[in-house]
Amino acid sequence: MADRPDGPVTPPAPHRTLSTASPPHSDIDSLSSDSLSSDSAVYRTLLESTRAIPWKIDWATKRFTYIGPQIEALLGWRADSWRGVEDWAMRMHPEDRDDVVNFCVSQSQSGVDHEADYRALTKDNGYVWIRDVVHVVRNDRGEVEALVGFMFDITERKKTEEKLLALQRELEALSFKDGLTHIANRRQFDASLEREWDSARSQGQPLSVLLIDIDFFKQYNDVYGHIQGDRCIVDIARTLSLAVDSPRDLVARFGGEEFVILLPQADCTVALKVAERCQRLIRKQAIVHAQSPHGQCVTVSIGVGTTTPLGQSRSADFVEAVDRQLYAAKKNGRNRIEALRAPA
Ligand SMILES: Nc1nc2c(ncn2[C@@H]2O[C@H](COP(=O)(O)OP(=O)(O)OP(=O)(O)O)[C@@H](O)[C@H]2O)c(=O)[nH]1
Repeated sequence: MADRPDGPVTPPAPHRTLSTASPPHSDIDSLSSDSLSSDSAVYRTLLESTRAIPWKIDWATKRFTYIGPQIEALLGWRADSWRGVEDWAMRMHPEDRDDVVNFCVSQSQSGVDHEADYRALTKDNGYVWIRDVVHVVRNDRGEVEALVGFMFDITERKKTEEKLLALQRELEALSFKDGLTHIANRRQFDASLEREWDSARSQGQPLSVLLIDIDFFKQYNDVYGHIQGDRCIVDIARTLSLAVDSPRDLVARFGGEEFVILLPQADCTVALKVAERCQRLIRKQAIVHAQSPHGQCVTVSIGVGTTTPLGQSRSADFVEAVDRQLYAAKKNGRNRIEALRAPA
């Protein structure tokens, strides 16, 4: 938007096509000044009937020299109550104020056109999201003379953006959850393991992993049916979640009837204790499994590993080593715990 000598409502030269038919030559001066003032009225009407709110600030005094009367309908503050930039700043959400004011001042000082989104305070103490689009007007010497701009009400757009963001967060959370048990899924475990692996390596701390598999689960399904099998998996997930106590510990479904527990900062003594607690709690739960040789109840086999990641060591190799312990627990009779003896 170009600067206009009689305020921001006067149209820029190239837009003066709204005036009526060409006047006869002799009357040109008087008619063009008539036409100028009628153009001015037309442009004022146009500006003041848009939903965007036009404004102008004199840079030297930092005073509003114009603000569209629509501002009152939007925010409740009368147009003549917008005296200077301090009114603009004070009618801004405190959380937005410093960043927006600093940004706008620095852009204006550098003579750069800019936009800023912020929450403007309404007279009845609500907030309306505004996008302020600002054009810096310079004089012939290139000095900043004024700022002109439009305020747009973007509340609806912001609401939609916030809803989309909330949905995105919800989806993200869902994508890290197992649909059946509602505990963390494999994806979450992989992400957490990577994060904890790096942290353990950089801090020289141990980290433990437990791989837990329900014994004779094929027979369980065969005898009690798949739906009851699902219930059993849910019950075991809930029980395993009770076996950990640190907020950083993670219990996840590894896949099928297999679970994993990640214990950051846990040495092998702690890891074994957690494994034993898992078995004890499951024993206490006493889920009937007539085909199981272990007290005709559901049991689990557990592979345990503890390591302090060093140099180039990979988390996948460590999990594989723990898996071999789980395999050993199965081979050695099930319903037992096997732990890595040497560091992985
Ligand atoms: N109900 C149900 N069954 C599942 C699910 N995921 C895997 N299974 C079943 O779990 C059984 C696992 O069988 P196997 O791998 O032979 O293991 P197992 O019978 O427990 O034998 P061991 O692990 O050696 O003690 C299979 O029958 C799978 O169909 C699930 O989400 N729900």
